[in-house]
Amino acid sequence: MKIKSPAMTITENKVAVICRVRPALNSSPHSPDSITVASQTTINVANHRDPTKQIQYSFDACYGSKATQEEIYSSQVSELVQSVFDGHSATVFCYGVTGAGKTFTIQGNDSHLGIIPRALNQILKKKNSSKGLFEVKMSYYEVFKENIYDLLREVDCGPGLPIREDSNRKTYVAGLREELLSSFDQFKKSYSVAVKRRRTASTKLNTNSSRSHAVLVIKLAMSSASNSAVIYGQLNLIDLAGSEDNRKTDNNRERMKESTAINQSLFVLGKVIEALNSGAKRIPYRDSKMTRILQNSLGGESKSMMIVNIAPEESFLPETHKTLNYATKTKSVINKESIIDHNTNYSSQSTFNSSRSSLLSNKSTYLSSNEIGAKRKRTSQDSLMSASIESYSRKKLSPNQSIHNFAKPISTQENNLLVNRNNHNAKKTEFSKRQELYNRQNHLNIKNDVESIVVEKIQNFEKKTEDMSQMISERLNRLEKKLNSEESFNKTTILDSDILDLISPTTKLKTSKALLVKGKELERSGAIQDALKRYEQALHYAPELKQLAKHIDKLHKKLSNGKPNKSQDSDHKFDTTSLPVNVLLSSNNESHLFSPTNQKHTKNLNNSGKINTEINSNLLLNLNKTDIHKSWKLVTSATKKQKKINLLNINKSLAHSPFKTNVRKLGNNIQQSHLSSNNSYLIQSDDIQSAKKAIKRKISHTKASKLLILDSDAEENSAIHNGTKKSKRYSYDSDDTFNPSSALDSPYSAKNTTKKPENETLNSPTNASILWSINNGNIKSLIKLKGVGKKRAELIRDFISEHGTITNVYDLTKSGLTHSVLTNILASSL
Ligand SMILES: Nc1ncnc2c1ncn2[C@@H]1O[C@H](COP(=O)(O)OP(=O)(O)OP(=O)(O)O)[C@@H](O)[C@H]1O
Repeated sequence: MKIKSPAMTITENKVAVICRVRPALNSSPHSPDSITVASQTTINVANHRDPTKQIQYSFDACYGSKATQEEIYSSQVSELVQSVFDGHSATVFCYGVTGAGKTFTIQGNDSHLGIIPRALNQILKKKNSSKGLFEVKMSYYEVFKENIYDLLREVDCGPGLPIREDSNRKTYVAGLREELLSSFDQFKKSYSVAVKRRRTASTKLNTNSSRSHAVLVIKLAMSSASNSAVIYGQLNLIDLAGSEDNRKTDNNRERMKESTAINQSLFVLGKVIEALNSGAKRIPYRDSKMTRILQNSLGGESKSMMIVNIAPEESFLPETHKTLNYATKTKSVINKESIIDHNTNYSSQSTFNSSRSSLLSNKSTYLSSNEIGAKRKRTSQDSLMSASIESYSRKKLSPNQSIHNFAKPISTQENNLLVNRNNHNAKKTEFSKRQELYNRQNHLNIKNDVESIVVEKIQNFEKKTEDMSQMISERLNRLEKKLNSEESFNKTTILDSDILDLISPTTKLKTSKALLVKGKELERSGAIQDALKRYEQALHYAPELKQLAKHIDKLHKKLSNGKPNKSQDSDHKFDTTSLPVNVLLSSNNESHLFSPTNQKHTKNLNNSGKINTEINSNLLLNLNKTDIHKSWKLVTSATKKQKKINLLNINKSLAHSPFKTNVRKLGNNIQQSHLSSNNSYLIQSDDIQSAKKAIKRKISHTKASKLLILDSDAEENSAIHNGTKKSKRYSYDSDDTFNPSSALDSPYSAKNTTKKPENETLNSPTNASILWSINNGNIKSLIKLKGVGKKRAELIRDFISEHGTITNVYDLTKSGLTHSVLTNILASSL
């Protein structure tokens, strides 16, 4: 038998445009003359700019407010549906401003059935009277804020279904559920559930406004009893969401967002129409989801009808004109209509008869009719995967078929073979044919399952990504709010934790993992210092890694065991009773705050005439290297909780920490020092910029402080005593104890009456002696202090000669505190 390949005749079709005026709603003011249907094809609408004039529009048909649902259907739509029985693809879409009656027209209600139920009634009646194959499949989806959601499934808020193109460059929505319809009751049941899933909301212009475009797709596969050729038809019934003038809707933020998406897609629709009419090369179908879907219906190969719904109220007039102008443009859009040559005899289709149809109808979902039986027309489902599965099912039918047909799109030759084989199959028993069909259907269902699993997986992945970016954008918003709400100074005090907050948890974890790996590698090679650095960075990104924190502790101990810990040694010898200042000493394992208790000693100092009234406010804050991760952890945890750092807040959040007592005392102490009005400060910091900022700000508030800030640059060219150029810490070891002879050498010694604290043991390091060394202004004794070179010593000397003694020393170098934390500590302590 000679096989004919599918033949297509292309004819040209304009998009039919029907206009329907809704009756005036009771509550709305309506001037009866503003819109009149002048003839069956013309409508006059008052010019809103000049009410004495009217503008006439002409369309394929015009219906006034009295037109019934039945009238519209029987005179316009029924014929279009009939054309679907003949193998056409037809589309009806309702367009108009919100509240103009689109949903009423296309969907209707129980007492006024709209186009959809009427069309289904017509189709299913036809099915019932058909003696041959007549299969009806329905899918229903909405386009909401540029996402496509399947209305036949439970609504999910994921990123939606994708639009794909088949080998004929026809667009389709992938992963949609298709329901096989056998009766009108079944349709009603499924449709009414699906309609409820559609997103609607009450707006000022419509109490039940559709917030999405809804698309109902009906696919038909038909063959007559006498002719085994299968005819495929498709009907698309679309309820576009209404265009909205947001000035009139009083929409809230969410409604506005929806409205913007709606207006945007309708705007693109207008652009598409304009481009089609002007014969433009590029038609912007891709600029919105709705136009991509309508691609086949506008300027494509579908018979199309646009029903323009307009509202009669005067308040709608400007919008009505816009709508009608828009519709006028649509009239000139020409569709290339494809008609399939139905005489082509595909004997494989003979497998489709009503009994098989009933066999299949038990399945609620199954594949596109285009894929059932031989390939009359390859469709959207024409993927490699479907070809593969179908080849496989064919393979089962014909064991002689070569294996290389697997995973290959069907070819003409293959088609011929298939038809020949199907001729042969026609002779098979009814039972075996049923069996084949059943097998085939199983494969098709597997394919559907695979597709939906893939789509689901992609959706889940996209949802995760969306959640993640949403989380990050929330954090960005928080940060932005913070920046906007605080004083300009505070704009610069964005904490590290804020920045960390912006990094996604995954990135944080990945970064810390990478640092950990590097750290381990370094540790193995014996570069403990470098390893520690990496570990500490890793902990910065993932403070929850408790094991790592312990490991860091261990390494620190290991490192400090190598060298004798001078400050720890000195702690034991520390004579707290002789202290004139409050001192926080930090060693590897612990920190101690020592308060002044020796009044006698204090008196002595007072008597010296230099360090006098502000004894209690003197403070050396030394958060040294050994406390890096401890102080970091403590401060960051406080930062996270309190957001704004100050030492009192830190105290609170440290209630259960090993620093508890010390930091609380430190806090009190700093408060005291803050209260005193005549303090001088010596601040040595790695991060001098933040210190300066903090101080500047503080000075303007308190006027109290005299400050000397030593920054690293000042030290740059000066030799550092004992060659430890890197170390900027003050030292407490015996090398730094007071040397009376150097005091005598001081060029300031004549003026300087400060004496060495009497009760101090010379071989024990005390901070009193450091202060003494600083305050006596002797260059030699100053440069004996670690981290103080000649240049710094001169600065200190000049400062002292100008402002008097320094009562507070902050040494925050290598404290491990970050720029912003340091700034905050200084700001709150000054
Ligand atoms: N021809 C009509 N006869 C009687 N009532 C109508 C007619 N057209 C619309 N209505 C009524 O007008 C109101 C608004 O109509 P509908 O919801 O269909 O508007 P819409 O254009 O779909 O609006 P939206 O775009 O906001 O969804 C509804 O209460 C509907 O019942």
